[in-house]
Formats: sequence, structure tokens, C-alpha cells
Amino acid sequence: MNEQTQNMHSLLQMLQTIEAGLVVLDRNNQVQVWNSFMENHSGIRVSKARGSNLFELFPELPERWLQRKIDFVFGLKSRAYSTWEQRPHLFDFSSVRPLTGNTTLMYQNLTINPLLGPDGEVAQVCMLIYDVTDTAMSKLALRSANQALEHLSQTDKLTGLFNRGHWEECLIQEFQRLKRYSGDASLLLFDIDHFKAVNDNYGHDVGDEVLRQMANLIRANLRETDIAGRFGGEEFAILLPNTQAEAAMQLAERLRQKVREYPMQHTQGNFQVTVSLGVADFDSDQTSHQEWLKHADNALYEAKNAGRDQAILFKK
Ligand SMILES: Nc1nc2c(ncn2[C@@H]2O[C@H](COP(=O)(O)OP(=O)(O)OP(=O)(O)O)[C@@H](O)[C@H]2O)c(=O)[nH]1
Repeated sequence: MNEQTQNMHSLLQMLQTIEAGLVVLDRNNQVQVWNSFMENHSGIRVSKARGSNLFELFPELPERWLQRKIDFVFGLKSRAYSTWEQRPHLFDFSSVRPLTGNTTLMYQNLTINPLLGPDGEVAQVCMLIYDVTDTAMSKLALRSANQALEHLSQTDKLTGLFNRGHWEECLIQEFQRLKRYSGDASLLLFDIDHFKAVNDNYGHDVGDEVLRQMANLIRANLRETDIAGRFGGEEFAILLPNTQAEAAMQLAERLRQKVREYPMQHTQGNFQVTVSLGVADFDSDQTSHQEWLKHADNALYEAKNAGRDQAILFKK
């Protein structure tokens, strides 16, 4: 064996054993090279793979998408890429997790490189398939931990509604949007009447349960785009985007009715509670979100003073 042949032989052996899938395709997608990574993970021997059409060997491959990439490499003599974030599992290979022993589908990155023939044109393409399962799994775990943390930091533990901090951030964003682009939105503040008496008569646990039931009633009566939060102890706030004062008052009235009809439960039976509500719509004269809130709070105060169990719209 001369030196050149020996070098070529070593090179081929190296390609056979690299820890990535290596597939060389001709212009008709027929497999020319198939390394041991591909053999081991697909269970398809090189003798069967060589000369076969890639898409017939792997019907699960997204043919149109991959063909476009391959054509791009042939046509433009440049590399093409795809990451696990775009296409998590290109080939349906499984991957054994060393720590847990669990099997999961292998996450893959892909590059497709042009291989030039003697005429300088692309004669074949070389696909490299990388197993990036470890990176992908830890990135996904981190992402979901961050999402859970974000959710926790925005949520009121007792009711599951947004907490005051996050709700107020939503209000600020909506206020700034309305200031810039104009439009309608309304605010609804509501407070359980004589809640202290609920705690005093039935105990703090029953009081907590009333707050939870109240949150459920709110959730059941809102649209997806409405934003509800627990504003304070027994006070709730709802931001109603794209809603004029009249429609906000209808919702306030409906909520008031639903609450007073709802049988709150304690060990000796049921009891009723009522709520007072203050409504204020966005007004371009308002200079800050606090001013908008103040308007709703003034209306709520008026509703309390006028005898409770009612909704009042803020008037300048
Ligand atoms: N069970 C329970 N009670 C709470 C919670 N947060 C605040 N409270 C109670 O809510 C009550 C609020 O009482 P007040 O501010 O006097 O108001 P109110 O009795 O509802 O009277 P009005 O609002 O004037 O109708 C207090 O007794 C607080 O202890 C909570 O998370 N759980």
C-alpha cells in the first residue's frame, strides 16, 4: 500500500468512528457514505444503505424541507444548517441517558457541506448529524425551571391570580400603549364587603376559602384577554383591554350579582357575601397609571359609602 492509499485508508477509518453521523449523498439522494454512528443508531447496515435513497430509508424525514436544504447546498456551494431548536429530532434515533438510564429521542444538529468534484462543481453533499441530547435536555430543563420561577414570581399563592406587582406591571404597559396609540380600556377594582366579619364569624380558613372562590368566580366570568389580579387582602383588580366604560359596568354588575348569589360554604352551612366595585375607563387626560387607579379607587370608595353591594363608575 503506498503512502497516499494508506493516508486515505486512515482518513476513512477516522470518519467511520467519529461521534457524529456522516452521510454522503449524490445528486439523486443516494447514499454514498454511511459511517458507523449511522449504522449503530439506525440499525441499517452500510451494505443496505449504500446506493439507497435516503428518503426511502427514512420515511420520517421532513422531505420537502430537507430537500430544499440539499438543493441549496448543491446550487450555491455553501453550507446549510439546522439546529435542534428548529427541528429537535430529524432522524428518529433514540438516545440512552447515562444518569437516569431513560431513553429519549435523540436531539440533533445538522450541517450539510458541499463536496466538489474535479470540475469545481458540487458533486455530492456531506451531512453531519450531531447528537446534542445532553445540551438540549439541560437547556430545556433550565427553560422550564425559569418559566416555573417566573410564574411563581407573578402569582398570588392563595388565589392563583396575578399578584399585585405583576398585575401593576401589566397595567403600566397597557397605560403606555393607550397613551401612544389611543384606544379603550377599563379598570375594575373590587372589594369584599365586611370581610373582617367573615374572618371573625367563621375563622381565617373560611376567609381564605372565600378569597379562593372569589378568584374562581372572576376567572369564570372574564375573557381571555382580561387581566385579573389580587390587589390586596380582600381586594381584586381587573384590567379590561378594548373595553369601554359601559361594557365594564355591565361586567361589574354581572360579577356583583354572581357573588351575592354564590353560596359560600362553612362547616355549619352556607352564607353569602357581597362586593363593592369601582370602575374607571382610560382617559387620555390621565397622566399616569396611578391616576387611572385612583379614579377606580375613588369609585370603589363611593360604592362602599353608598351602602356597599353596588358598582359605581368614576365621573370627573
Ligand atoms: N382570611 C383572610 N383574611 C384576610 C386576608 N387578607 C386580608 N384579610 C382580612 O380582610 C379584612 C379586611 O377588613 P377591612 O379592611 O376592615 O374591610 P371589611 O371588613 O371588608 O370592610 P369593608 O371593606 O369596609 O366592607 C381584615 O380582617 C384582614 O385580616 C387573607 O389573605 N385571608
